[in-house]
Amino acid sequence: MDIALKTTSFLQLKKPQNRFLHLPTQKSNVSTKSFTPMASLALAPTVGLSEIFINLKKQGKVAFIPYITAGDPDLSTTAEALKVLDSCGSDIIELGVPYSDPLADGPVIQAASTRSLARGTNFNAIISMLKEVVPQISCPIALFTYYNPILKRGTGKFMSTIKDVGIHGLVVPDVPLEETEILREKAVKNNIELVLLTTPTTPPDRMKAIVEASEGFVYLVSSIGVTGARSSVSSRVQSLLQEIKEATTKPVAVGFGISKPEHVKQVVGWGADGVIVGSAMVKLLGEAKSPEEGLKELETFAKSLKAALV
Ligand SMILES: O=P(O)(O)OC[C@@H](O)[C@@H](O)c1c[nH]c2ccccc12
Repeated sequence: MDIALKTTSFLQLKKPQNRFLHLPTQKSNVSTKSFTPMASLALAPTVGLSEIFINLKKQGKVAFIPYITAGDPDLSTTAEALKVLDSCGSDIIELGVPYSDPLADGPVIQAASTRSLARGTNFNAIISMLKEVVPQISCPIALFTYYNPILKRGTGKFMSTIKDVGIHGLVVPDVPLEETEILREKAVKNNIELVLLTTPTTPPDRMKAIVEASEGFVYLVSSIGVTGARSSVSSRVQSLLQEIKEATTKPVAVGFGISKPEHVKQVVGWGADGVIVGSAMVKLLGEAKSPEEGLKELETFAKSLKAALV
C-alpha cells in the first residue's frame, strides 16, 4: 500500500494485516460520569484551523500546536490537559487517538498509547469526554488518528461523529495519498479540515500534490524516522519550508523533534507558520508521578514554548 508518506521513506508502513482496530472491545472502564460538566462557559465558538492561521498571520504570529495522547494517563487528565493547554495559549491542539500499532510513533508516544489502551480507552469514551470539554475551550482541536479507526467505523460515520463534538481538524499519518480523496470528500461534507503531511524525502511532485490537497495547514515532518524529541531540529527544514512556500500559500506547521524553546525560535526563524510539539508534552503528562504533577509540568513546559513564540 502506497501511503502519503511511504515514498518519502519516512516510514514504510506495511499493509495492515488486519485493517480493524485492535482496541479492547470490552466495555471501557472509563466512566464518562467522571466528567462533571462545568456550566458551559459562554466561549466564542471555536474557529477552524485555516481561520486560526489567518488571524495569527494578521498579527504576525506563529501557531503553537501541542499534541497529547487521549487517555494517557487517563481521560479525566486528558480533559484537564486540554483546558491547561488552551489556557496556556495553544492555537490548535492535536489530540491523538491511541492505537495498538502506531508505526509512525517513537517510544514515548508508543508507550502513551499502550498505557491508554491498557486503561480501556476507546474511541467512544474519547468522544464522550470531548462532548463535555470542547465547549469549555477556545482553541480548535485537530483529532489525530491512524487510518484503521476510521475504516472500522466507516468514513462518513467517523466524520459526522467528530464533527458533532466540535472537532475542526483531522490528521491521518498513514492514509495512502490516493485514498485521501475519499476522506477529504467526507471531511469537507462535515466541515472538517483534513491535514496532510509532507517530509524531507517526499518527491517534489508528490509534495505539490500533498500541499494542494491539504486543508487547514500543511504538516511538514522535520526529519525522517518516527516521532520523538531530538537534540536539534534539522537545518534541512529551512529549505523545505522555502520549497513548500513556493508551491502554496497555505500555512505550514513543522513537527517532529521539537522539544525546547530554542527549537521553537529556530523553526520560527526559518519561516514556519506553526510549531507542533508532541513527545515532549506526552512524556511530561504520561510519565509523571501523579496526574496532578503531570498537569503542572505540562503547564510550565507549554508556557515556556509559548513564550518562545513571541
Ligand atoms: O512527537 P514529536 O517529535 O514532537 O512530533 C509531533 C508528533 O508527536 C505529532 O504530531 C504526532 C503524533 N503521532 C504522530 C505520527 C505521525 C506524525 C505526527 C505525529
